[in-house]
Amino acid sequence: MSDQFQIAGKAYQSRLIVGTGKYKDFQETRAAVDASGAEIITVAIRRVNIGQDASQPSLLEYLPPSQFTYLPNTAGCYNATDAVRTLRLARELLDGHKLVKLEVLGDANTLYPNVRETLIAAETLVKEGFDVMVYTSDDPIVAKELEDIGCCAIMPLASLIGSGMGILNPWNLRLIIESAKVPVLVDAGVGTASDAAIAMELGCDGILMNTAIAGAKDPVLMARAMKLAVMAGRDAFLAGRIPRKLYTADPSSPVSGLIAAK
Ligand SMILES: CC(=O)[C@@H](O)[C@H](O)COP(=O)(O)O
Repeated sequence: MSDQFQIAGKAYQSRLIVGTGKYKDFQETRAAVDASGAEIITVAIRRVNIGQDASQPSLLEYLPPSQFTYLPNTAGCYNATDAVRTLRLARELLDGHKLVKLEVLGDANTLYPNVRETLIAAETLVKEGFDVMVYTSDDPIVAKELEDIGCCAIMPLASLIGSGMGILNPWNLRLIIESAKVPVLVDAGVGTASDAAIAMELGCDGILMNTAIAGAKDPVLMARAMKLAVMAGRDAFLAGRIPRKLYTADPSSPVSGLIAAK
């Protein structure tokens, strides 16, 4: 059965996108990315060196763009102007690269998206030819507006960035998934593998995560767990779960034709 995951016209095997921040060093980043099976990696242009500082080691040496699809992101941007400027810089550093993750934050306390600024930035970036994957709230109306603007993927938070609180509002995610015609990925808040599986079982097309892997005691092992959870959740979604029942039992074996007890 073909079950293609496509972003901006390109097919990927892995539905897991991983961040590259919060690791001990670039070697650990590479090991975790390999264990996760991710093909798309996101990079905070304001925080991670991909050539902005020629005197420092660059992530590009450890995760070459020939092997991974880069997804430059605007972590640390609090308004549309900064976010657009940051992604234009990323495009220069990565030779005209178009696929980007837009995140415009509301405040440093919650890192919740500033939806008004996100919409403004998304409009500009789409007009400039970027393929925009957008971090947003789990508001289905805003998600639709971002899709109408032309974003190539909608990425609602599961819970606050870095909180590891898992999926707080599965019902809103369902509303977004049901109406979207572009891929929907949960971005932010995943804490452990079961969160990832639940998001995929809900029908998310993929997941973007960072902290749950990078902050685990053993990031490489957690990366593998996330890879398996995303695959298991996707299979369970496609397989179609049994309907939920009231709290009543249903024997697993046939009830007719029983051998009579003596
Ligand atoms: C790496 C990145 O883009 C984060 O801003 C993203 O939102 C992930 O959040 P978690 O760290 O909670 O997975």
